[in-house]
Amino acid sequence: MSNKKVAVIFTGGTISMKVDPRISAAIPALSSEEIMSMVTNIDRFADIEIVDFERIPGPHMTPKKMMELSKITKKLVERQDIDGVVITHGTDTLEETAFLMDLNNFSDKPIVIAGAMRNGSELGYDGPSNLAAAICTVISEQAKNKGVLVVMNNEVNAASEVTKTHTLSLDTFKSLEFGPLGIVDNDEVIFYRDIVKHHHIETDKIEEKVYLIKSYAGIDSSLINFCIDNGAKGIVIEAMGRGNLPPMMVDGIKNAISRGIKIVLVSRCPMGRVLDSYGYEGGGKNLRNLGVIFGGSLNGQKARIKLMLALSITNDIEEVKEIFEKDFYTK
Ligand SMILES: NC(=O)C[C@H](N)C(=O)O
Repeated sequence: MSNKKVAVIFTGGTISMKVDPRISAAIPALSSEEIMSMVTNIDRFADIEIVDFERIPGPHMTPKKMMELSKITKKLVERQDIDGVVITHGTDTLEETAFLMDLNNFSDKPIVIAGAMRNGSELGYDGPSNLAAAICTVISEQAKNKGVLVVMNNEVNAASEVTKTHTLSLDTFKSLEFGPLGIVDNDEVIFYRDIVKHHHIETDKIEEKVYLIKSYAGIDSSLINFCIDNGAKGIVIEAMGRGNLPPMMVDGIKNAISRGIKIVLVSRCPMGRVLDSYGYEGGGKNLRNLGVIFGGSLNGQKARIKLMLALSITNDIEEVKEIFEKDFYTK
């Protein structure tokens, strides 16, 4: 049987970096071909087509570039001769790109994102092993129809659930609440569970005027008012606990909603979803009655990506609410 064909899109990140001795710090340095050549024996598993996107660190990735990447990926999976796509990415923003592509891609062909935590100059550079595991995942029949997957450190996680949890560890990508979907073991992927709800937002645009605010004890409305003055179309707020805010933020929220700005509430807790359990001023019930939309168990950066895509297709509050709350909230 002939090999499957996998397109590998290189975008940059630590997987493409080496330490520059003049500044004693890592910068992008490795070409796609150099990285691919370190994935030894991969030709026994798949035929690789290299696609050079950019060579940028994760923090240089922007929503516009993510959308561009999503379009390129869509074109690749539409090709008959391509069986799936792997994307290498800086780990700092990897979960945002992965989630955008998960919401925006409909193909049943596997799409996997991977990176590295150690650069090419460090002992134990994990780029080639992560890339190998990502390719093994893409060529697996089991990886079809799973949405976009993140493969690092031999674990397979869903883009909609995974987050970077550790600044240094190779085992940094975790689905904190539900655990990984599967593992890559002995060059084969084994899935243990599935994602029940796949959400899709078909668009080729992105609304960039979406801000993210983290709440803290004593926070007032000044950050919300700053966003309003800067032309915000949407604001995601990482609320406290179950989805509550200090009362001094309520005026800012009323102000934003009265101007048609969509407010999405998530929690600054790393696990659990928001709900309107509390009735005091700034409590979830109070916020919901004002028109705040609930973002379930998404973290702030993922909820922002979803709101950016949602606002690119509609400005109707009920429709945005439906995009976030369908399947998760009944009232
Ligand atoms: N491990 C990494 O890839 C981190 C790096 N700062 C990046 O996101 O580009």
